[in-house]
Amino acid sequence: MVEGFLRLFSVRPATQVIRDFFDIFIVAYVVYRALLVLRGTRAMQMGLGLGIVFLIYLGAKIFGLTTLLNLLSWLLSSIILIVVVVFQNDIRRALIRVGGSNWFTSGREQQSRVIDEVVAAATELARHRMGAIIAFEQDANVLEFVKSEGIHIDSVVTRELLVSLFVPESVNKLHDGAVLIRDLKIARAGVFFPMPETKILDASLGSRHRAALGITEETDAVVVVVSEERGTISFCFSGNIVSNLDGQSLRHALLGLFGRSSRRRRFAKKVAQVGRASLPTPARGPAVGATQGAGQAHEPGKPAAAKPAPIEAKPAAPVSKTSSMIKAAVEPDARPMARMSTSTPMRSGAEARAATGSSADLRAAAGAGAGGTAAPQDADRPSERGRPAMVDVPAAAATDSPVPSQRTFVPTGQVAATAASKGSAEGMPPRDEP
Ligand SMILES: Nc1ncnc2c1ncn2[C@@H]1O[C@H](COP(=O)(O)OP(=O)(O)OP(=O)(O)O)[C@@H](O)[C@H]1O
Repeated sequence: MVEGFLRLFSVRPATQVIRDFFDIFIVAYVVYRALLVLRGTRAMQMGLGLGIVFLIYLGAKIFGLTTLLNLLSWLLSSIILIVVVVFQNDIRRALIRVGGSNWFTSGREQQSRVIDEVVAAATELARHRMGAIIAFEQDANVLEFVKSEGIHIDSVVTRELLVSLFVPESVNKLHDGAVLIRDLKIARAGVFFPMPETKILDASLGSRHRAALGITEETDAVVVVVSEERGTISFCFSGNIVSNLDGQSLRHALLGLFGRSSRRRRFAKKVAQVGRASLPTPARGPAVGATQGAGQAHEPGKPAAAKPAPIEAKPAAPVSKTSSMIKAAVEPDARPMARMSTSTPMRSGAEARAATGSSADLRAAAGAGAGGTAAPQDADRPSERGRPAMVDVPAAAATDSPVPSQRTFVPTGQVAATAASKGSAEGMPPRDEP
């Protein structure tokens, strides 16, 4: 085989061989990018379906199944048409992405600017106790899952516009529902997300927070939620919610979540490994960013004690590489955290429920002890993450915080949260910050 390969090159001029390599490289790159766009979406599943049909066609050809072969030949002869119809939304999105990219400004720079605007808007909204949901669409098409698509906007992301969209006036019809950021632009407002299929343990989470969790269960979107009632900022991804973030923490978490895919993959792998090992929990000590006290897990569904007794701070568990990545998600000056998962395989609610850990697992993961064992998780499957468990943290440090109680929702053994909210307005990045 090697000889045949070498002969192929020897009879052809070098320039032609180079041209062919270049040609193959371009096709491979286009296919790779297409798969990245399709990964985790319904279109990918449809693509797999078409692949299976093609395999059946090959089988029918090999075994001479004439009728089946004729039927499939007829189907596959219109394959281009089928692909265009089936993938029309994805093709449109991909072309918009290609055409809409600013080739002279780095994507990272634009992303950072948009994150700054969103963080500034979220802190402003939190300060004024105006509820909001801002969702960043990633690979999966969020609109395939929404209950209501809201109003088309297509605008540059600015803090002023985001704040205006959520002003709770009856004349502002768009303040209800979520804003969707797609391709670094405000694509829609007044979008209504599906409610989560898995049971939310914390009864105090209202429909806004549930909706945010719901869409992150179905897609790989990342959602920032501002609570009208508490004036707190949370963010949700892969069905997990991290609450009580200040501006800086939110910025770092978002920057990390939109980090480079290789780092994200490494992180997801690490989290999958750590699922069976002890994971230092966020509210326990300084290891993962909590600034005060230790966390206390609550019996799911039961209200937290009015004043949680301060728990003796125990020495933090050894900081593993993973825990420092977790820490980085919410702590300034740390390396950005990687996104939990870049793909979102769609799974039914029953599958998700079956894969979700028990409440005992959740409590263990939420800080039952330094050696608390996290529920085994598959970080690559968002639906297999645990449901959020609730941890109360003593409110002592929240001196100037508008937040009445310091609560941190800790996803099962996967991602740390912070209790370091020092006032929502703090950490609001100036507009000219890079
Ligand atoms: N499915 C949904 N998708 C998007 N937004 C929603 C959805 N359901 C409710 N909302 C928004 O949430 C608001 C109601 O929030 P609610 O008080 O029930 O939830 P919450 O989680 O307690 O939030 P908050 O802490 O801000 O009060 C609605 O006015 C609407 O704007």
